[in-house]
Amino acid sequence: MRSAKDFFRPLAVGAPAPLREVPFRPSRMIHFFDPGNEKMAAKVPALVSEVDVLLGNLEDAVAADRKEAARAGLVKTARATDFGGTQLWTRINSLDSPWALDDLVTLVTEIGDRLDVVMVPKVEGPQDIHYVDRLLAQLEAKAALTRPILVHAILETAAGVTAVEEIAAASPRMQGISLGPADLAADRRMKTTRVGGGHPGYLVREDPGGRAPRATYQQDLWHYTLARMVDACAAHGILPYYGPFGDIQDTTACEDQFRNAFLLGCVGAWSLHPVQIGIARRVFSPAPQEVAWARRVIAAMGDGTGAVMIDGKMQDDATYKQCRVVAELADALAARDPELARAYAEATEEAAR
Ligand SMILES: CC(=O)SCCNC(=O)CCNC(=O)[C@H](O)C(C)(C)COP(=O)(O)OP(=O)(O)OC[C@H]1O[C@@H](n2cnc3c(N)ncnc32)[C@H](O)[C@@H]1OP(=O)(O)O
Ligand SMILES: CC(=O)C(=O)O
Ligand SMILES: [Mg+2]
Repeated sequence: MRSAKDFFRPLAVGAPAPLREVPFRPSRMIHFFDPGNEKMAAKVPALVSEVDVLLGNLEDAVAADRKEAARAGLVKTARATDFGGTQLWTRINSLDSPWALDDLVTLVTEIGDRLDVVMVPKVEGPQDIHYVDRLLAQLEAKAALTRPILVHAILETAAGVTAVEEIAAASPRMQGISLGPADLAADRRMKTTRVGGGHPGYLVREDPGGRAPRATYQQDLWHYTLARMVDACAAHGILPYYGPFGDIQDTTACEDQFRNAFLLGCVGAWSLHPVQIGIARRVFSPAPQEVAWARRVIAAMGDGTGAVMIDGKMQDDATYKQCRVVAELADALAARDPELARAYAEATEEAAR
């Protein structure tokens, strides 16, 4: 483990200094596209204003014989697109694959000045982050980059889940972590065949002796992992995300899964198809009434200490802090999303009347 004194030193001579805090940039949806698929890549310019993050995916869902085309396609798209305030991320191939090294070398040296975050799949422990950290520093120095590229880990192995706190703490480059429910299910030998979401067989049943038939209640397969991931991220000042929801047609269940993640502390989720973009925008933006309420509590609480009653509900230092989380998120999103800014202003005015 690096000494605390060295933690914020660049890992290569000439590499940019690591950031001391992860900047909060809206990332309600990390929109995946295959950069080697010309039809999909052609949609990128039109998606820039629709999404918070565009991610050129090089790993799973890109066939083995299309890996190089995808990498070249991402270089081309990154150079040809004006991303404005929208972030550009990539998901490289896993570190045990023959492609990961070339992914990093090519992308950092050719489009490193445009890349915000590198997502690393199948992270098993801090050693994987340390490997990427040093390599990125060497490549940043070579490419004379002036700002560090951040790293995002996918939690999709049992080893990764058991080491999630160490992964979150492994480097000042760590931006966040996403849940990878498909690979995690396979790695854990769960008996599911889906990408995220619930399962009708994972349930609890009402006790006997009451109504017949006895009611059953579906449980959330992902709650334990997601909650553990959110705590690890919050404890280390990085951002947690729900990952993908694979049943593209089931927009209702997708919305439910995203909302559970939002309420639990996640800042965004992946959109795999254009139909999921609007769902993520709706779910990961606090509702205008919640924002108006949060602003009202903050105004009533003055310096944030003591206790007051608002509409029959006790408010104190702790509810003030919760309201600040909601209000500060709303401010950050409103700065990027004028429609949302209007809705928040209207709801706040209405609540003050
Ligand atoms: C477990 C994991 O690792 S998840 C992450 C890896 N998986 C991915 O990245 C998958 C990304 N998504 C996709 O590949 C596709 O959305 C698929 C294969 C799921 C479905 O694709 P299609 O069968 O083409 O869907 P559909 O016919 O509904 O598409 C409608 C339109 O949206 C386009 N589209 C679909 N997905 C995307 C996307 N992610 N980004 C941009 N455009 C897209 C299609 O090209 C199509 O365009 P058209 O109307 O001009 O023909
Ligand atoms: C997200 C991802 O890669 C998975 O679910 O496997
Ligand atoms: Mg995976």
